[in-house]
Amino acid sequence: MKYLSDLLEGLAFTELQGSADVEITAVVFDSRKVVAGSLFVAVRGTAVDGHDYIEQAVKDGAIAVICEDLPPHVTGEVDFLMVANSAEALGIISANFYDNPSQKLKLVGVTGTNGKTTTATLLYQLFRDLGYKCGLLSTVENQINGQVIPSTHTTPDPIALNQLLHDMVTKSCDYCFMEVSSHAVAQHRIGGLTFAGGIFSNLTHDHLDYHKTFDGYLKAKKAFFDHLPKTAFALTNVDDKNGLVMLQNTKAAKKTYGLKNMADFKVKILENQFGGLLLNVDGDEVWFKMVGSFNAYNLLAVYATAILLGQDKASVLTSLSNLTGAEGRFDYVIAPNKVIGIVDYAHTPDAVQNVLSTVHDIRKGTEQVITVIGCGGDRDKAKRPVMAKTACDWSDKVILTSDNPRSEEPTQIIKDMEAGVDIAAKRKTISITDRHEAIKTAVHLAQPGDIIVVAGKGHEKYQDIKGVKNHFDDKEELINNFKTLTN
Ligand SMILES: CC(=O)N[C@H]1[C@@H](OP(=O)(O)OP(=O)(O)OC[C@H]2O[C@@H](n3ccc(=O)[nH]c3=O)[C@H](O)[C@@H]2O)O[C@H](CO)[C@@H](O)[C@@H]1O[C@H](C)C(=O)N[C@@H](C)C(=O)N[C@H](CCC(=O)O)C(=O)O
Ligand SMILES: Nc1ncnc2c1ncn2[C@@H]1O[C@H](COP(=O)(O)OP(=O)(O)OP(=O)(O)O)[C@@H](O)[C@H]1O
Ligand SMILES: N[C@H](CCC[C@H](N)C(=O)O)C(=O)O
Ligand SMILES: [Mg+2]
Repeated sequence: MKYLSDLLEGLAFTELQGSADVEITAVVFDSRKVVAGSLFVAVRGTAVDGHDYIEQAVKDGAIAVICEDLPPHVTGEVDFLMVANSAEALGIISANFYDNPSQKLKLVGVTGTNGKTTTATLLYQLFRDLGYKCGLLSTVENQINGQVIPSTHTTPDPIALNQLLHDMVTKSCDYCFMEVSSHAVAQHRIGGLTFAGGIFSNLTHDHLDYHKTFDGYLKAKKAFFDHLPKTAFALTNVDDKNGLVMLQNTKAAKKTYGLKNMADFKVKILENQFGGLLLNVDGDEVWFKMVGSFNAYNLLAVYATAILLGQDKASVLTSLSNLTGAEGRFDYVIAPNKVIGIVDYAHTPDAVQNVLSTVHDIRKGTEQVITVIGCGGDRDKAKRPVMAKTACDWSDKVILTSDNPRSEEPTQIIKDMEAGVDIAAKRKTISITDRHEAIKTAVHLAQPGDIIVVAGKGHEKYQDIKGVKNHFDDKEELINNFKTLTN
Protein backbone atom coordinates (compact mmCIF):
# COMPACT_ATOMS: atom_id res chain seq x y z
CA MET A 1 0.00 0.00 0.00
CA LYS A 2 1.41 3.41 -1.00
CA TYR A 3 0.38 6.90 0.07
CA LEU A 4 1.15 10.00 -1.98
CA SER A 5 3.49 11.15 0.82
CA ASP A 6 5.55 7.91 0.36
CA LEU A 7 6.18 8.78 -3.27
CA LEU A 8 7.59 12.24 -2.66
CA GLU A 9 11.05 11.21 -1.36
CA GLY A 10 13.68 13.15 -3.33
CA LEU A 11 11.11 15.16 -5.29
CA ALA A 12 11.40 18.95 -5.34
CA PHE A 13 7.89 20.42 -5.66
CA THR A 14 6.86 24.00 -5.53
CA GLU A 15 3.34 23.64 -4.15
CA LEU A 16 1.00 20.98 -2.76
CA GLN A 17 -2.76 21.48 -2.84
CA GLY A 18 -4.28 18.78 -0.63
CA SER A 19 -3.00 16.55 2.15
CA ALA A 20 -0.75 13.96 0.41
CA ASP A 21 -2.38 11.52 2.83
CA VAL A 22 -4.21 9.61 0.07
CA GLU A 23 -3.67 6.05 -1.00
CA ILE A 24 -2.31 5.71 -4.56
CA THR A 25 -3.25 2.57 -6.49
CA ALA A 26 -1.24 3.30 -9.65
CA VAL A 27 1.05 5.92 -11.20
CA VAL A 28 0.03 6.79 -14.78
CA PHE A 29 1.11 9.35 -17.36
CA ASP A 30 -1.50 8.42 -19.98
CA SER A 31 -5.08 9.46 -19.14
CA ARG A 32 -6.35 6.46 -21.13
CA LYS A 33 -4.78 4.15 -18.54
CA VAL A 34 -6.20 5.83 -15.42
CA VAL A 35 -7.90 3.55 -12.89
CA ALA A 36 -9.64 4.56 -9.65
CA GLY A 37 -7.12 5.92 -7.14
CA SER A 38 -4.43 6.77 -9.73
CA LEU A 39 -1.79 9.47 -9.48
CA PHE A 40 -1.81 11.14 -12.93
CA VAL A 41 1.43 12.81 -14.04
CA ALA A 42 0.81 15.38 -16.79
CA VAL A 43 3.82 15.34 -19.13
CA ARG A 44 4.44 17.69 -22.05
CA GLY A 45 5.13 15.44 -25.04
CA THR A 46 6.33 15.83 -28.60
CA ALA A 47 2.84 15.48 -30.10
CA VAL A 48 0.45 16.70 -27.37
CA ASP A 49 0.50 18.14 -23.84
CA GLY A 50 -0.50 15.81 -21.00
CA HIS A 51 -1.88 18.87 -19.14
CA ASP A 52 -4.76 18.87 -21.63
CA TYR A 53 -5.86 15.48 -20.27
CA ILE A 54 -5.94 16.30 -16.53
CA GLU A 55 -9.71 16.84 -16.54
CA GLN A 56 -10.29 13.51 -18.29
CA ALA A 57 -7.92 11.72 -15.89
CA VAL A 58 -9.80 13.11 -12.87
CA LYS A 59 -13.18 12.13 -14.41
CA ASP A 60 -11.84 8.61 -14.83
CA GLY A 61 -10.75 8.27 -11.19
CA ALA A 62 -7.38 10.00 -10.68
CA ILE A 63 -7.21 11.28 -7.10
CA ALA A 64 -3.91 13.11 -7.35
CA VAL A 65 -2.20 15.01 -10.15
CA ILE A 66 1.38 16.12 -10.72
CA CYS A 67 1.71 19.00 -13.16
CA GLU A 68 3.72 22.07 -14.12
CA ASP A 69 0.68 24.37 -14.48
CA LEU A 70 -2.65 24.13 -12.71
CA PRO A 71 -5.58 23.42 -15.06
CA PRO A 72 -8.21 26.19 -15.31
CA HIS A 73 -11.16 24.22 -13.90
CA VAL A 74 -11.13 20.85 -12.26
CA THR A 75 -13.83 19.76 -9.87
CA GLY A 76 -13.70 17.03 -7.25
CA GLU A 77 -11.46 16.07 -4.33
CA VAL A 78 -8.07 16.01 -6.00
CA ASP A 79 -4.56 16.62 -4.67
CA PHE A 80 -2.38 18.79 -6.93
CA LEU A 81 1.38 18.80 -6.76
CA MET A 82 3.23 21.43 -8.77
CA VAL A 83 6.70 20.69 -10.13
CA ALA A 84 9.14 22.43 -12.48
CA ASN A 85 9.44 19.40 -14.76
CA SER A 86 6.78 16.65 -14.77
CA ALA A 87 8.84 14.21 -16.86
CA GLU A 88 11.63 14.42 -14.29
CA ALA A 89 9.12 14.01 -11.45
CA LEU A 90 7.66 10.93 -13.17
CA GLY A 91 11.03 9.16 -12.97
CA ILE A 92 11.43 9.85 -9.24
CA ILE A 93 7.80 8.97 -8.43
CA SER A 94 7.98 5.72 -10.44
CA ALA A 95 11.16 4.65 -8.65
CA ASN A 96 9.58 5.41 -5.26
CA PHE A 97 6.35 3.60 -6.19
CA TYR A 98 8.37 0.43 -6.88
CA ASP A 99 10.60 0.87 -3.77
CA ASN A 100 13.67 2.05 -5.69
CA PRO A 101 14.58 -1.31 -7.23
CA SER A 102 17.70 0.09 -8.96
CA GLN A 103 19.30 0.46 -5.50
CA LYS A 104 18.77 -3.24 -4.76
CA LEU A 105 20.78 -4.62 -7.66
CA LYS A 106 23.73 -3.41 -9.71
CA LEU A 107 22.39 -1.47 -12.67
CA VAL A 108 24.70 -0.80 -15.63
CA GLY A 109 23.60 1.43 -18.52
CA VAL A 110 25.03 1.50 -22.05
CA THR A 111 24.68 4.55 -24.27
CA GLY A 112 25.99 5.59 -27.70
CA THR A 113 24.78 5.56 -31.31
CA ASN A 114 25.73 1.98 -32.15
CA GLY A 115 26.59 -1.09 -30.11
CA LYS A 116 24.21 -0.65 -27.14
CA THR A 117 22.17 -3.81 -27.74
CA THR A 118 25.27 -5.86 -28.53
CA THR A 119 27.13 -4.69 -25.42
CA ALA A 120 24.17 -4.99 -23.02
CA THR A 121 23.27 -8.45 -24.38
CA LEU A 122 26.86 -9.71 -24.13
CA LEU A 123 27.03 -8.44 -20.53
CA TYR A 124 23.78 -10.20 -19.67
CA GLN A 125 24.95 -13.46 -21.29
CA LEU A 126 28.39 -13.22 -19.66
CA PHE A 127 27.16 -12.56 -16.12
CA ARG A 128 24.60 -15.37 -16.34
CA ASP A 129 27.37 -17.65 -17.53
CA LEU A 130 29.46 -16.56 -14.53
CA GLY A 131 26.62 -17.76 -12.29
CA TYR A 132 24.71 -14.56 -11.50
CA LYS A 133 20.99 -13.86 -11.78
CA CYS A 134 20.50 -11.04 -14.25
CA GLY A 135 18.08 -8.80 -16.07
CA LEU A 136 18.35 -7.25 -19.54
CA LEU A 137 16.53 -4.23 -20.99
CA SER A 138 17.17 -3.95 -24.72
CA THR A 139 15.82 -3.07 -28.15
CA VAL A 140 15.44 -6.74 -29.09
CA GLU A 141 13.82 -7.96 -25.87
CA ASN A 142 13.79 -7.64 -22.10
CA GLN A 143 14.79 -10.64 -20.03
CA ILE A 144 14.70 -11.68 -16.39
CA ASN A 145 16.88 -14.74 -15.82
CA GLY A 146 15.99 -16.24 -19.17
CA GLN A 147 12.31 -15.24 -19.08
CA VAL A 148 11.62 -13.14 -22.18
CA ILE A 149 9.41 -10.06 -21.90
CA PRO A 150 8.76 -8.34 -25.25
CA SER A 151 10.25 -4.88 -25.57
CA THR A 152 8.52 -1.90 -27.19
CA HIS A 153 11.33 0.66 -26.81
CA THR A 154 15.10 0.58 -26.48
CA THR A 155 14.59 2.17 -23.03
CA PRO A 156 11.10 1.72 -21.52
CA ASP A 157 9.08 4.54 -19.94
CA PRO A 158 9.81 5.18 -16.22
CA ILE A 159 6.86 3.17 -14.94
CA ALA A 160 7.52 0.10 -17.10
CA LEU A 161 11.23 0.44 -16.36
CA ASN A 162 10.85 0.47 -12.58
CA GLN A 163 8.26 -2.29 -12.70
CA LEU A 164 10.69 -4.48 -14.67
CA LEU A 165 13.51 -3.67 -12.24
CA HIS A 166 11.18 -4.48 -9.33
CA ASP A 167 10.41 -7.88 -10.90
CA MET A 168 14.16 -8.47 -11.28
CA VAL A 169 14.70 -7.71 -7.58
CA THR A 170 11.81 -10.02 -6.64
CA LYS A 171 13.50 -12.74 -8.68
CA SER A 172 16.79 -12.12 -6.82
CA CYS A 173 18.73 -10.60 -9.71
CA ASP A 174 22.22 -9.38 -8.82
CA TYR A 175 22.66 -7.30 -11.98
CA CYS A 176 20.66 -5.54 -14.68
CA PHE A 177 22.22 -4.44 -17.95
CA MET A 178 20.23 -1.87 -19.89
CA GLU A 179 20.40 0.31 -22.99
CA VAL A 180 20.06 4.03 -22.43
CA SER A 181 18.81 5.74 -25.59
CA SER A 182 19.27 9.46 -26.15
CA HIS A 183 15.47 9.84 -26.27
CA ALA A 184 15.29 8.23 -22.82
CA VAL A 185 17.83 10.67 -21.36
CA ALA A 186 16.13 13.69 -22.94
CA GLN A 187 12.70 12.54 -21.74
CA HIS A 188 13.99 11.68 -18.22
CA ARG A 189 12.91 8.05 -18.55
CA ILE A 190 15.97 7.11 -16.44
CA GLY A 191 15.31 9.83 -13.80
CA GLY A 192 15.32 8.43 -10.25
CA LEU A 193 17.49 5.41 -11.13
CA THR A 194 20.75 4.62 -9.32
CA PHE A 195 23.40 3.30 -11.69
CA ALA A 196 26.45 1.26 -10.65
CA GLY A 197 28.09 2.06 -13.98
CA GLY A 198 27.70 3.75 -17.35
CA ILE A 199 29.30 2.78 -20.66
CA PHE A 200 29.74 4.95 -23.77
CA SER A 201 30.21 3.23 -27.14
CA ASN A 202 30.39 5.94 -29.82
CA LEU A 203 28.59 8.96 -31.24
CA THR A 204 27.81 9.27 -34.95
CA HIS A 205 24.97 10.57 -37.10
CA ASP A 206 21.45 9.57 -35.97
CA HIS A 207 18.20 10.97 -34.56
CA LEU A 208 18.76 14.55 -35.73
CA ASP A 209 15.02 14.70 -36.43
CA TYR A 210 14.52 14.59 -32.66
CA HIS A 211 17.62 16.28 -31.18
CA LYS A 212 17.84 18.83 -34.07
CA THR A 213 21.66 19.29 -33.92
CA PHE A 214 24.61 16.97 -33.36
CA ASP A 215 25.44 19.05 -30.29
CA GLY A 216 21.94 18.48 -28.90
CA TYR A 217 22.36 14.75 -29.48
CA LEU A 218 25.79 14.82 -27.77
CA LYS A 219 24.40 16.74 -24.77
CA ALA A 220 21.62 14.17 -24.30
CA LYS A 221 24.16 11.34 -24.18
CA LYS A 222 26.49 13.32 -21.90
CA ALA A 223 23.67 14.09 -19.43
CA PHE A 224 23.59 10.37 -18.57
CA PHE A 225 27.23 10.57 -17.35
CA ASP A 226 26.69 13.98 -15.69
CA HIS A 227 24.11 12.35 -13.42
CA LEU A 228 26.03 9.21 -12.44
CA PRO A 229 26.78 9.01 -8.70
CA LYS A 230 30.28 9.05 -7.16
CA THR A 231 29.99 5.36 -6.39
CA ALA A 232 29.58 4.42 -10.08
CA PHE A 233 32.12 3.95 -12.85
CA ALA A 234 31.95 5.83 -16.15
CA LEU A 235 33.63 3.81 -18.90
CA THR A 236 34.26 5.48 -22.24
CA ASN A 237 35.65 4.67 -25.67
CA VAL A 238 38.75 6.92 -26.01
CA ASP A 239 38.99 6.24 -29.74
CA ASP A 240 35.70 8.06 -30.32
CA LYS A 241 36.10 11.80 -30.90
CA ASN A 242 33.61 12.53 -28.12
CA GLY A 243 34.61 9.76 -25.75
CA LEU A 244 36.36 12.00 -23.23
CA VAL A 245 33.76 14.76 -23.60
CA MET A 246 31.23 12.34 -22.08
CA LEU A 247 33.27 12.18 -18.85
CA GLN A 248 33.98 15.91 -18.51
CA ASN A 249 31.43 16.57 -15.77
CA THR A 250 30.85 13.17 -14.22
CA LYS A 251 31.31 12.47 -10.52
CA ALA A 252 31.79 8.75 -11.28
CA ALA A 253 35.19 7.00 -11.46
CA LYS A 254 36.52 7.68 -14.98
CA LYS A 255 37.74 4.67 -16.95
CA THR A 256 38.72 4.33 -20.61
CA TYR A 257 38.97 1.60 -23.25
CA GLY A 258 40.29 1.67 -26.79
CA LEU A 259 42.16 0.02 -29.63
CA LYS A 260 44.17 3.02 -30.83
CA ASN A 261 44.73 5.48 -27.97
CA MET A 262 46.15 5.11 -24.46
CA ALA A 263 43.48 3.55 -22.26
CA ASP A 264 42.89 1.69 -19.01
CA PHE A 265 41.67 -1.32 -21.01
CA LYS A 266 43.29 -2.17 -24.34
CA VAL A 267 42.72 -4.63 -27.16
CA LYS A 268 44.70 -5.37 -30.30
CA ILE A 269 43.13 -7.13 -33.29
CA LEU A 270 45.35 -10.02 -34.43
CA GLU A 271 42.90 -11.75 -36.84
CA ASN A 272 39.52 -10.66 -38.24
CA GLN A 273 37.78 -13.44 -40.21
CA PHE A 274 34.31 -14.81 -40.94
CA GLY A 275 34.99 -17.35 -38.19
CA GLY A 276 35.62 -14.66 -35.57
CA LEU A 277 38.19 -12.34 -34.02
CA LEU A 278 41.56 -13.15 -32.49
CA LEU A 279 42.27 -10.43 -29.95
CA ASN A 280 45.08 -9.60 -27.60
CA VAL A 281 43.17 -8.49 -24.51
CA ASP A 282 45.45 -6.82 -21.96
CA GLY A 283 48.21 -9.32 -22.81
CA ASP A 284 46.14 -12.48 -23.38
CA GLU A 285 45.41 -13.88 -26.89
CA VAL A 286 41.83 -15.10 -27.21
CA TRP A 287 39.56 -16.16 -30.13
CA PHE A 288 36.01 -14.75 -30.07
CA LYS A 289 33.00 -15.79 -32.13
CA MET A 290 31.96 -12.20 -32.89
CA VAL A 291 32.95 -10.76 -36.29
CA GLY A 292 34.26 -7.31 -37.27
CA SER A 293 36.50 -4.68 -35.71
CA PHE A 294 33.47 -2.82 -34.30
CA ASN A 295 32.78 -5.93 -32.25
CA ALA A 296 36.32 -5.75 -30.86
CA TYR A 297 35.13 -2.47 -29.26
CA ASN A 298 31.97 -4.10 -27.93
CA LEU A 299 33.90 -7.07 -26.53
CA LEU A 300 36.44 -4.76 -24.93
CA ALA A 301 33.72 -2.64 -23.31
CA VAL A 302 32.14 -5.82 -21.91
CA TYR A 303 35.47 -7.16 -20.67
CA ALA A 304 36.36 -3.83 -18.99
CA THR A 305 32.92 -3.65 -17.34
CA ALA A 306 33.27 -7.17 -15.96
CA ILE A 307 36.68 -6.34 -14.49
CA LEU A 308 35.35 -3.07 -13.01
CA LEU A 309 32.56 -5.12 -11.43
CA GLY A 310 35.18 -7.29 -9.73
CA GLN A 311 35.12 -10.40 -11.92
CA ASP A 312 38.07 -12.72 -12.54
CA LYS A 313 39.92 -12.06 -15.82
CA ALA A 314 40.43 -15.70 -16.87
CA SER A 315 36.77 -16.67 -16.23
CA VAL A 316 35.54 -13.59 -18.07
CA LEU A 317 37.65 -14.26 -21.16
CA THR A 318 36.78 -17.96 -21.25
CA SER A 319 33.08 -17.26 -21.11
CA LEU A 320 33.15 -14.24 -23.44
CA SER A 321 35.01 -16.18 -26.12
CA ASN A 322 31.93 -18.42 -26.62
CA LEU A 323 29.25 -15.73 -26.82
CA THR A 324 27.54 -14.65 -30.02
CA GLY A 325 25.69 -11.49 -28.92
CA ALA A 326 22.28 -10.23 -29.99
CA GLU A 327 19.98 -11.57 -32.70
CA GLY A 328 20.16 -9.88 -36.12
CA ARG A 329 23.64 -8.43 -35.73
CA PHE A 330 26.03 -9.83 -38.38
CA ASP A 331 23.78 -12.90 -38.43
CA TYR A 332 24.60 -15.11 -41.41
CA VAL A 333 23.16 -17.97 -43.45
CA ILE A 334 24.84 -19.91 -46.26
CA ALA A 335 22.91 -21.05 -49.36
CA PRO A 336 23.35 -24.48 -51.01
CA ASN A 337 25.33 -22.75 -53.80
CA LYS A 338 27.58 -21.08 -51.17
CA VAL A 339 26.09 -17.61 -51.46
CA ILE A 340 26.47 -15.98 -48.02
CA GLY A 341 23.59 -13.90 -46.66
CA ILE A 342 24.25 -11.50 -43.76
CA VAL A 343 21.43 -9.84 -41.82
CA ASP A 344 22.54 -6.79 -39.86
CA TYR A 345 20.74 -4.04 -37.93
CA ALA A 346 22.91 -1.30 -39.47
CA HIS A 347 20.53 1.67 -39.71
CA THR A 348 22.98 4.56 -39.37
CA PRO A 349 25.70 5.67 -41.83
CA ASP A 350 28.43 4.59 -39.42
CA ALA A 351 26.93 1.13 -38.85
CA VAL A 352 26.51 0.61 -42.62
CA GLN A 353 30.14 1.59 -43.14
CA ASN A 354 31.25 -0.73 -40.31
CA VAL A 355 29.39 -3.79 -41.48
CA LEU A 356 30.36 -3.34 -45.14
CA SER A 357 34.01 -2.54 -44.44
CA THR A 358 34.13 -5.64 -42.25
CA VAL A 359 32.75 -7.72 -45.13
CA HIS A 360 35.30 -6.09 -47.42
CA ASP A 361 38.16 -6.91 -45.02
CA ILE A 362 37.25 -10.53 -44.50
CA ARG A 363 36.07 -11.65 -47.94
CA LYS A 364 38.50 -13.99 -49.58
CA GLY A 365 38.86 -12.63 -53.09
CA THR A 366 36.72 -11.37 -55.92
CA GLU A 367 33.27 -12.26 -54.60
CA GLN A 368 30.65 -9.57 -55.26
CA VAL A 369 29.04 -7.78 -52.34
CA ILE A 370 25.33 -7.10 -52.94
CA THR A 371 23.70 -4.80 -50.39
CA VAL A 372 19.95 -4.52 -49.81
CA ILE A 373 19.15 -1.39 -47.82
CA GLY A 374 16.34 1.00 -46.90
CA CYS A 375 15.78 3.82 -44.41
CA GLY A 376 13.05 4.16 -41.78
CA GLY A 377 10.18 6.58 -42.33
CA ASP A 378 9.31 9.25 -39.71
CA ARG A 379 12.95 9.25 -38.65
CA ASP A 380 16.05 11.38 -39.39
CA LYS A 381 15.84 12.20 -43.13
CA ALA A 382 19.40 13.56 -43.30
CA LYS A 383 20.88 10.09 -42.91
CA ARG A 384 19.12 8.69 -46.03
CA PRO A 385 21.45 9.95 -48.82
CA VAL A 386 24.50 9.24 -46.66
CA MET A 387 23.46 5.63 -45.99
CA ALA A 388 22.82 5.08 -49.73
CA LYS A 389 26.19 6.60 -50.65
CA THR A 390 28.01 4.51 -48.04
CA ALA A 391 26.31 1.36 -49.33
CA CYS A 392 27.43 2.21 -52.90
CA ASP A 393 31.00 3.01 -51.78
CA TRP A 394 31.40 -0.45 -50.26
CA SER A 395 29.33 -2.72 -52.55
CA ASP A 396 29.40 -4.06 -56.09
CA LYS A 397 25.60 -3.87 -56.38
CA VAL A 398 23.07 -2.03 -54.24
CA ILE A 399 19.34 -2.57 -54.08
CA LEU A 400 17.60 0.41 -52.51
CA THR A 401 14.35 -0.65 -50.90
CA SER A 402 11.94 0.05 -48.04
CA ASP A 403 12.76 -0.35 -44.34
CA ASN A 404 9.82 0.61 -42.09
CA PRO A 405 8.14 3.36 -44.14
CA ARG A 406 5.77 4.12 -41.21
CA SER A 407 3.52 7.04 -42.26
CA GLU A 408 5.73 8.12 -45.18
CA GLU A 409 5.48 7.26 -48.90
CA PRO A 410 8.04 4.47 -49.52
CA THR A 411 8.94 5.79 -52.97
CA GLN A 412 9.74 9.23 -51.51
CA ILE A 413 12.09 7.70 -48.92
CA ILE A 414 13.88 5.85 -51.74
CA LYS A 415 14.11 9.13 -53.70
CA ASP A 416 15.75 10.75 -50.64
CA MET A 417 18.25 7.89 -50.61
CA GLU A 418 18.89 8.13 -54.39
CA ALA A 419 19.96 11.76 -53.90
CA GLY A 420 23.16 10.42 -52.32
CA VAL A 421 24.03 8.19 -55.28
CA ASP A 422 26.28 9.85 -57.88
CA ILE A 423 26.14 9.13 -61.62
CA ALA A 424 28.95 6.56 -61.54
CA ALA A 425 27.33 4.66 -58.68
CA LYS A 426 23.87 4.76 -60.32
CA ARG A 427 24.98 2.00 -62.70
CA LYS A 428 25.25 -0.50 -59.88
CA THR A 429 22.06 0.58 -58.11
CA ILE A 430 18.48 -0.63 -58.53
CA SER A 431 15.46 0.62 -56.60
CA ILE A 432 12.80 -1.94 -55.67
CA THR A 433 10.17 -0.66 -53.24
CA ASP A 434 8.92 -4.07 -52.10
CA ARG A 435 11.47 -5.49 -49.62
CA HIS A 436 10.42 -9.11 -50.42
CA GLU A 437 11.19 -8.50 -54.10
CA ALA A 438 14.43 -6.68 -53.27
CA ILE A 439 15.81 -9.63 -51.28
CA LYS A 440 14.60 -12.10 -53.90
CA THR A 441 16.36 -10.10 -56.63
CA ALA A 442 19.60 -9.99 -54.62
CA VAL A 443 19.53 -13.76 -54.22
CA HIS A 444 18.98 -14.24 -57.96
CA LEU A 445 21.77 -11.82 -58.88
CA ALA A 446 24.25 -13.59 -56.60
CA GLN A 447 26.81 -16.03 -57.98
CA PRO A 448 28.28 -18.83 -55.84
CA GLY A 449 30.50 -17.32 -53.14
CA ASP A 450 28.95 -13.85 -53.38
CA ILE A 451 27.92 -12.04 -50.19
CA ILE A 452 24.49 -10.46 -49.72
CA VAL A 453 24.15 -7.94 -46.90
CA VAL A 454 20.57 -7.15 -45.86
CA ALA A 455 20.89 -4.06 -43.69
CA GLY A 456 18.60 -2.11 -41.37
CA LYS A 457 16.08 -4.42 -39.76
CA GLY A 458 18.19 -7.06 -37.98
CA HIS A 459 16.03 -8.88 -35.43
CA GLU A 460 12.79 -7.04 -36.37
CA LYS A 461 9.92 -9.39 -37.19
CA TYR A 462 7.66 -6.83 -38.84
CA GLN A 463 7.54 -4.09 -41.43
CA ASP A 464 5.58 -1.01 -40.39
CA ILE A 465 3.66 0.35 -43.40
CA LYS A 466 1.15 3.13 -42.68
CA GLY A 467 0.93 2.07 -39.03
CA VAL A 468 0.22 -1.59 -39.84
CA LYS A 469 2.92 -4.00 -38.71
CA ASN A 470 3.03 -6.85 -41.24
CA HIS A 471 5.14 -9.91 -40.49
CA PHE A 472 8.58 -9.51 -42.06
CA ASP A 473 11.83 -11.21 -41.15
CA ASP A 474 14.98 -10.56 -43.23
CA LYS A 475 16.64 -13.82 -42.22
CA GLU A 476 13.52 -15.85 -43.01
CA GLU A 477 13.33 -14.14 -46.44
CA LEU A 478 16.94 -15.09 -47.17
CA ILE A 479 16.44 -18.68 -46.03
CA ASN A 480 13.27 -19.09 -48.12
CA ASN A 481 14.92 -17.65 -51.23
CA PHE A 482 18.02 -19.78 -50.66
CA LYS A 483 15.79 -22.89 -50.67
CA THR A 484 15.03 -22.22 -54.33
CA LEU A 485 18.75 -22.45 -55.19
CA THR A 486 20.56 -25.70 -55.87
CA ASN A 487 24.21 -26.44 -55.26
C1 LIG B 1 9.28 10.78 -29.98
C2 LIG B 1 9.22 10.00 -28.71
O1 LIG B 1 10.24 9.54 -28.23
N1 LIG B 1 8.01 9.80 -28.18
C3 LIG B 1 7.86 9.10 -26.90
C4 LIG B 1 7.11 10.00 -25.93
O2 LIG B 1 5.86 10.25 -26.47
P1 LIG B 1 5.36 11.71 -26.86
O3 LIG B 1 6.23 12.73 -26.19
O4 LIG B 1 5.25 11.77 -28.34
O5 LIG B 1 3.91 11.70 -26.23
P2 LIG B 1 2.65 12.51 -26.73
O6 LIG B 1 1.83 11.66 -27.61
O7 LIG B 1 3.08 13.88 -27.20
O8 LIG B 1 1.83 12.69 -25.35
C5 LIG B 1 2.28 13.56 -24.30
C6 LIG B 1 1.71 13.06 -23.02
O9 LIG B 1 0.28 13.11 -23.07
C7 LIG B 1 -0.26 11.90 -22.63
N2 LIG B 1 -1.57 11.66 -23.23
C8 LIG B 1 -1.71 11.62 -24.58
C9 LIG B 1 -2.95 11.35 -25.14
C10 LIG B 1 -4.06 11.10 -24.30
O10 LIG B 1 -5.20 10.84 -24.72
N3 LIG B 1 -3.86 11.16 -22.96
C11 LIG B 1 -2.64 11.43 -22.40
O11 LIG B 1 -2.53 11.44 -21.17
C12 LIG B 1 0.79 10.87 -23.05
O12 LIG B 1 0.71 9.68 -22.31
C13 LIG B 1 2.10 11.62 -22.77
O13 LIG B 1 2.49 11.45 -21.43
O14 LIG B 1 6.92 9.31 -24.70
C14 LIG B 1 6.22 8.05 -24.81
C15 LIG B 1 6.17 7.45 -23.40
O15 LIG B 1 7.43 7.26 -22.88
C16 LIG B 1 6.95 7.11 -25.76
O16 LIG B 1 6.21 5.92 -25.92
C17 LIG B 1 7.11 7.79 -27.11
O17 LIG B 1 7.87 6.92 -27.92
C18 LIG B 1 7.45 6.84 -29.30
C19 LIG B 1 6.33 5.82 -29.44
C20 LIG B 1 8.64 6.44 -30.16
O18 LIG B 1 8.50 5.96 -31.27
N4 LIG B 1 9.85 6.69 -29.69
C21 LIG B 1 11.11 6.32 -30.35
C22 LIG B 1 11.60 7.42 -31.30
C23 LIG B 1 12.13 6.09 -29.24
O19 LIG B 1 11.91 6.46 -28.09
N5 LIG B 1 13.23 5.45 -29.61
C24 LIG B 1 14.30 5.18 -28.66
C25 LIG B 1 15.45 4.46 -29.38
C26 LIG B 1 16.24 5.38 -30.21
C27 LIG B 1 17.60 4.76 -30.52
O20 LIG B 1 17.67 3.88 -31.36
O21 LIG B 1 18.62 5.18 -29.93
C28 LIG B 1 13.84 4.21 -27.57
O22 LIG B 1 14.31 4.34 -26.42
O23 LIG B 1 13.06 3.29 -27.91
N1 LIG C 1 30.60 -0.66 -31.45
C1 LIG C 1 30.05 -0.44 -32.62
N2 LIG C 1 30.47 0.59 -33.40
C2 LIG C 1 29.91 0.86 -34.57
N3 LIG C 1 28.92 0.13 -35.13
C3 LIG C 1 28.45 -0.92 -34.42
C4 LIG C 1 28.97 -1.24 -33.13
N4 LIG C 1 28.31 -2.32 -32.68
C5 LIG C 1 27.39 -2.62 -33.59
N5 LIG C 1 27.47 -1.80 -34.67
C6 LIG C 1 26.63 -1.76 -35.88
O1 LIG C 1 25.40 -1.14 -35.47
C7 LIG C 1 24.29 -2.04 -35.63
C8 LIG C 1 23.39 -1.91 -34.43
O2 LIG C 1 24.06 -2.48 -33.31
P1 LIG C 1 23.32 -2.55 -31.91
O3 LIG C 1 21.97 -3.07 -32.11
O4 LIG C 1 24.21 -3.23 -30.94
O5 LIG C 1 23.27 -0.97 -31.61
P2 LIG C 1 22.24 -0.11 -30.77
O6 LIG C 1 23.07 1.03 -30.25
O7 LIG C 1 21.57 -0.92 -29.76
O8 LIG C 1 21.17 0.41 -31.83
P3 LIG C 1 19.69 1.05 -31.48
O9 LIG C 1 19.97 2.45 -31.02
O10 LIG C 1 18.93 1.09 -32.70
O11 LIG C 1 19.06 0.19 -30.45
C9 LIG C 1 24.91 -3.42 -35.78
O12 LIG C 1 24.06 -4.25 -36.54
C10 LIG C 1 26.23 -3.13 -36.47
O13 LIG C 1 26.04 -2.92 -37.83
N1 LIG D 1 15.96 2.44 -32.69
C1 LIG D 1 16.01 2.86 -34.06
C2 LIG D 1 15.53 1.72 -34.88
C3 LIG D 1 15.64 1.92 -36.37
C4 LIG D 1 15.35 0.64 -37.08
C5 LIG D 1 15.09 0.80 -38.53
N2 LIG D 1 14.68 -0.49 -38.99
C6 LIG D 1 14.02 1.84 -38.78
O1 LIG D 1 12.86 1.47 -38.75
O2 LIG D 1 14.36 2.99 -39.01
C7 LIG D 1 15.18 4.12 -34.27
O3 LIG D 1 14.12 4.25 -33.66
O4 LIG D 1 15.61 4.98 -35.02
MG1 LIG E 1 19.61 -1.10 -29.27
